[in-house]
Amino acid sequence: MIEVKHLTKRFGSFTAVNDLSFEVRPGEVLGFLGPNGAGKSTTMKMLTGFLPPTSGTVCIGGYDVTKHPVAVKRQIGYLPEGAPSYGDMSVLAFLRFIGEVRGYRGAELRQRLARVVEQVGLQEVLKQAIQTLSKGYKRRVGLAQTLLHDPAIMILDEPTDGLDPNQKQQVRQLITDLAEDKMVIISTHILEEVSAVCSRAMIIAGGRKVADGTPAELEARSRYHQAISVRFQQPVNAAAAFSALPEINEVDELEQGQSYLLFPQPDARPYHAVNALIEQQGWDVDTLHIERGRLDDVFRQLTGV
Ligand SMILES: Nc1ncnc2c1ncn2[C@@H]1O[C@H](COP(=O)(O)OP(=O)(O)OP(=O)(O)O)[C@@H](O)[C@H]1O
Repeated sequence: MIEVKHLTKRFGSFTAVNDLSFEVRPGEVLGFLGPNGAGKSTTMKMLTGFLPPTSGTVCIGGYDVTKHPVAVKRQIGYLPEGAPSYGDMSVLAFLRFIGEVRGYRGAELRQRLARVVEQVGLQEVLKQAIQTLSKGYKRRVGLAQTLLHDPAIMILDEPTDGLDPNQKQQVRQLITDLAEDKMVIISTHILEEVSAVCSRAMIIAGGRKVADGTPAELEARSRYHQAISVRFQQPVNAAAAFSALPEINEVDELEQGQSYLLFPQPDARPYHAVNALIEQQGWDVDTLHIERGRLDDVFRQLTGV
């Protein structure tokens, strides 16, 4: 388990991380979400023991990071921002080097290398110099080095940053597969990533925690939660009729009446009333659905970005 209590980091008079407390349990994939400069990387550096906190504590598997840095690092695979590595080494030489630094030799080293190469899908580029790889493969090399010691915890700082959509998808799938029996913390400012891979999301702004919950719980805080989106086959003059429904609080007319967003009264569920009205009027509907809520809306609301 990861236990963070009152974690604070000051650089001079500037407070980058401000009294952050949270816990992470096995099987959780926690997404750190926040605008640029929110304090995500600084928090990760403190979790992994690379930066001492100004105050507060981080305990990983029962060990305090500042008192038992080696015991903590044994449990963690850390992918820093940008996934740095040694560009002129081949993939195999780099991973072997990391394995040796971790203290593995002989058959054990070979087995561990074979396992991560297979897990991350690096077979085709083993002999290639890292600097000649695509960004996606470079990121996989970074992930492979975090996995060599089969850590219980993975801390990944913007693992898909700078990748193209296919590469993003591959790295996300990899994280999801790996997450089955691990605790994972990933930082990101990509909202779709949170819905795609995280079981829980924490929004940080100005170094403080401003929200913490499952993606669905956060989406439920959006003004779009339970809103009804309707698109007609051709424009319809429906705003007044929708507004007259007692379950509806606000009507947004879009595309000159081709589509509408209908916001419910607090705690109202207007789907059936809307559907009945459409049937009664004989309007031809293209699509009609209930919105889950929008993370970007919650994010903007809470971070002011
Ligand atoms: N070594 C340092 N000295 C002074 N200020 C720092 C230092 N490291 C980080 N900061 C500041 O602390 C704040 C938080 O930075 P951090 O890198 O943790 O943000 P972040 O949420 O990871 O942002 P991004 O999404 O841009 O990576 C920023 O204002 C940054 O300039």
